[in-house]
Amino acid sequence: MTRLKTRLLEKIQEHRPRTQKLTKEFADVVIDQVNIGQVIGGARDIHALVTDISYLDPQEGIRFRGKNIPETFAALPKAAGGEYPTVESFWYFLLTGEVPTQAEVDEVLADFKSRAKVPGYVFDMLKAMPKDSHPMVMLSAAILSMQKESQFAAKYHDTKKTDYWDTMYEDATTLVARLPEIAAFIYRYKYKNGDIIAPKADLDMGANFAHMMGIAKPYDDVARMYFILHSDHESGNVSAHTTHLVASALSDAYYSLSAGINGLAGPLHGLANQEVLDWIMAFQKQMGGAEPTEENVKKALWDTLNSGHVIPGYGHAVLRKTDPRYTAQMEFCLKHLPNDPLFKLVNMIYKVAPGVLTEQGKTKNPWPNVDAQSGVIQWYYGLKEYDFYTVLFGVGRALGVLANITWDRALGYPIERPKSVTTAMLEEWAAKGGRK
Ligand SMILES: CC(=O)SCCNC(=O)CCNC(=O)[C@H](O)C(C)(C)COP(=O)(O)OP(=O)(O)OC[C@H]1O[C@@H](n2cnc3c(N)ncnc32)[C@H](O)[C@@H]1OP(=O)(O)O
Ligand SMILES: O=C([O-])CC(=O)C(=O)O
Repeated sequence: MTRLKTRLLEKIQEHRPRTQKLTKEFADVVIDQVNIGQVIGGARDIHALVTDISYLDPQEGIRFRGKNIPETFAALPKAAGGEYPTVESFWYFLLTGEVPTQAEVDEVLADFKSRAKVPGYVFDMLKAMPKDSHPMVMLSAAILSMQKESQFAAKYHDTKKTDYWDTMYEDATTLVARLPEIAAFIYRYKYKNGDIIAPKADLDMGANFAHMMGIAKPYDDVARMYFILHSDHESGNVSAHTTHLVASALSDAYYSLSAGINGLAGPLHGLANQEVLDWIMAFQKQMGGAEPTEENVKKALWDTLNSGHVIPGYGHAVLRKTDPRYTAQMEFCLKHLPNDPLFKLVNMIYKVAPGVLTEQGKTKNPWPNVDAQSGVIQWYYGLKEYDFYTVLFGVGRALGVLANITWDRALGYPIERPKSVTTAMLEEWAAKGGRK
């Protein structure tokens, strides 16, 4: 057993009594109330899920295992010659809440290598798909196609409930180890005439991904930063919640992650980063070579709103300030590409859009989210096929949601099944001033 798995088991054993005490002794303690607006309005702000992997504060943004983004980047062991931590060290941290030593990271690296070989049938299946399939369809299908590899499913009938976490962990780790090669394959197959670059055994995940994408340094660090930033956003967002929900039926990690990836592919969620680039390209085309100014950006934003569409990359269901993931990427741009014209345009949008959205008065949060800034960096390093961007998000998001479903099984969370009501019931309770 690796040090990571040993520590994870110790952490699970330490944690279980806390959950058991809460459910046995305090199950009736009320922590929230639900109103009609929330029932119709997407369950917004109902405190109804539990996860210890990350927590999202509306003002401060995300904390992974109690650490904000700068603290996470500072605490974890860096890749050799890189500015950012390895994804392997972050995986250890997400699962255990502990900062690993370099020896522990090296062990995760070796473990990933031993699992990384993607079965040939995955590539055969991808090649059989129409080449103009969206890359998210390809990613989701590739994940689902490997379901027959699931240890969780194979051993389900012979496994005790308290041991479900073990095979879930095995499947989760195998998936994380394979996703970079699958993503890079989709990219090179679709956009680089099928000129596939084989993985290199001696590289960490970020460096190997950059290598397989065919993009030079510092794209290895960009990949590490990007995967870590996009990994987790507590468990109510669409991709995390979907993965958790599907896994709650004891569907394995392959079924669950594939489902979560399908949710990430929606334009109000992960696909917003593709939408941002789409918006910018349409804007530049409309400008016909003229310099962007605050005035013409403002007009284009109003045109978008007046046509009944959202401004992609702005607003959030929980956040009420600029997303710190936006800020982290902006700081990367200031250091590495301060004079890039696209970066300048995104900054100009940042100057103008919050005012426009505030004036329009609909959104509860006029500030940018992660998706407003992420495409700029990819574009700068030559990854201009922006319908691919959500695949990058998906590889990162897998880290968080797979760590979560491993812990879901460890803590024995039940099948999720909220109660629904009819509109007539809501009308009756509305007339009575509540459900008496
Ligand atoms: C990784 C991520 O998933 S981050 C989010 C990525 N998504 C985007 O960037 C897409 C643009 N943003 C949005 O559509 C929304 O802000 C969401 C989906 C992120 C959050 O939705 P909600 O929690 O419902 O936001 P909120 O409560 O502020 O919405 C109130 C109204 O403001 C509108 N609104 C919210 N954000 C925006 C925006 N960026 N542009 C225009 N209108 C907006 C909503 O559509 C809604 O309008 P309606 O009353 O006509 O239906
Ligand atoms: O938290 C959310 O609802 C959306 C989001 O930013 C994410 O999932 O990363």
